[in-house]
Amino acid sequence: MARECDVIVVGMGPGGEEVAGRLAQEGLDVVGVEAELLGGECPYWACVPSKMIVRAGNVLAEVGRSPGMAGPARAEPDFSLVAARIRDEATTDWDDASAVERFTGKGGTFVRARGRIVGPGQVEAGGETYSARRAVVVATGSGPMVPPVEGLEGTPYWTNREAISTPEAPGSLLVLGGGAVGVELAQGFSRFGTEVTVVEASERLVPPEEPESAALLERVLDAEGVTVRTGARASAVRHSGDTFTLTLENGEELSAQRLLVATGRRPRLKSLGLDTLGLDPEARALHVDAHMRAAPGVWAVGDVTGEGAFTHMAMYQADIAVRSVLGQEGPGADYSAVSRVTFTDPEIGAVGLTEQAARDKGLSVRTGQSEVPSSTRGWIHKAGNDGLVKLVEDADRGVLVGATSAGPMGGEVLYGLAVAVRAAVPVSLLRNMIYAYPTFHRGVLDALADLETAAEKPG
Ligand SMILES: Cc1cc2nc3c(=O)[nH]c(=O)nc-3n(C[C@H](O)[C@H](O)[C@H](O)COP(=O)(O)OP(=O)(O)OC[C@H]3O[C@@H](n4cnc5c(N)ncnc54)[C@H](O)[C@@H]3O)c2cc1C
Ligand SMILES: NC(=O)c1ccc[n+]([C@@H]2O[C@H](COP(=O)([O-])OP(=O)(O)OC[C@H]3O[C@@H](n4cnc5c(N)ncnc54)[C@H](O)[C@@H]3O)[C@@H](O)[C@H]2O)c1
Repeated sequence: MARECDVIVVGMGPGGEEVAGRLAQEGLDVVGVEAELLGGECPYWACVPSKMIVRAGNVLAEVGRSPGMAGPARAEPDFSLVAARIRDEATTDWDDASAVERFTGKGGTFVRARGRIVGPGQVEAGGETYSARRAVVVATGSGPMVPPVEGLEGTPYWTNREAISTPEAPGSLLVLGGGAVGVELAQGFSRFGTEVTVVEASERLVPPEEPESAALLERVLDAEGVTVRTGARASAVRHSGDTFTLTLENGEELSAQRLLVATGRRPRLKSLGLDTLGLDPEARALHVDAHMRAAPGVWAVGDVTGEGAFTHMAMYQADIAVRSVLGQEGPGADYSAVSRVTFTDPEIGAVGLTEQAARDKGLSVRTGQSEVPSSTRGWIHKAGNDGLVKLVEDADRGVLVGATSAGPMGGEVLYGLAVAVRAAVPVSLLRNMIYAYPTFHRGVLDALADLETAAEKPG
């Protein structure tokens, strides 16, 4: 006999946990099924602990910036302190007891097992069948996408999980992939003395972002001693003793003690039983409508939807899904102003479209840019002031459709730009606002002035 309930949530990462917890608080009978740790990737192996590595690396970088501004200072990098913080403060040694308690405290039923959909409203988990009266919510997230490089399989390469849980910084590290995971961890480990080489197949780092951001990041990483190889593809990997050797397509060999594979992530949809719902289990992502409905009685949120692998995306979609499952009115998803921040130093914040993406959409594009070091605050900041603001305007509508704020606190400066893009605030209004002096966000005003100059130029 199936155990009946109102809602079954399969996968309890940030998206699933939010949906399940909120619906349980609304008084629904909710079963949350999680194969590993309640909380998912973000708190245990991703956002939170990686930002602890970043934060510690930034502290070291600031010490290095003291001479010339505040006097000689010296830090002795000790990664064991970061590892201990990740183990004790972030993850409680990868134990989710308090998260489980939080969920069951809201009235939810927690099942630690791998769930499999066996038909409409039916999920098998831990030898039991659960039957949902109202909804099945798929929130199984994503796992690392490991490229089919000859020799890689079977070697003890790292994914984000091993990198995050390592007790010590390796002597040397090859990072395959120069996306967000790759660059954040490359800089983080490098600041603890690891000799790091990033190998990126595209012509630039963080390819979805503005080329100016990639150039900035490459310059900063290079100055810090991180080797960046762009337009470089691995053709083979060997591992022997304590050494990985990566052969590039041009025949060149690179060696290091550890190899981190950070070449993207793939939604976890295989073996989930989507075929029993008439959905394609081989699809790259689970397509959902604006209210997160994937099929009658089935909702999906988070990385599985392919709308942007970010915790804030999972939470945003979760909020919409909760309302939809409850049958409440409310706006559907709007992805016109998706914020993203790569937490390197400088932080690369961006929202909406890049210049190229706007041009590809056929918009009449105008851009404006300013440099952080040329702003008053950037000049005062001095060492570590690398950064820029770039604005992308739809000139026909006179509104911003995208923006980048890279620099110290670039992710925080982004907020105003995100509001401007999302609310389609007229550029003329943005130009006539009062921006506090001397802030980093005044760089937006400088970029707006540059935009105006572009508007005045003929052609
Ligand atoms: C190194 C790293 C750093 C990151 N940093 C950031 C950041 O700073 N900011 C940001 O916004 N995003 C960041 N991300 C992305 C973020 O972690 C993800 O977007 C987020 O965790 C997605 O949440 P989710 O709920 O969709 O899935 P997940 O967090 O992947 O959780 C899904 C859960 O489902 C479970 N599961 C899977 N299949 C089943 C099954 N069949 N049955 C039961 N359970 C199942 C899994 O065990 C997992 O716990 C980072 C990612 C990485 C790898
Ligand atoms: N700060 C954040 O918000 C944050 C941080 C980390 C991760 N994330 C999320 O997690 C997701 C996964 O991150 P990621 O960095 O693994 O993926 P990604 O897709 O952002 O970057 C992967 C990079 O690897 C490169 N690549 C792919 N195959 C390659 C190969 N064979 N050789 C060399 N390079 C190769 C790609 O060109 C790409 O630049 C991201 O999409 C992001 O949304 C977010």
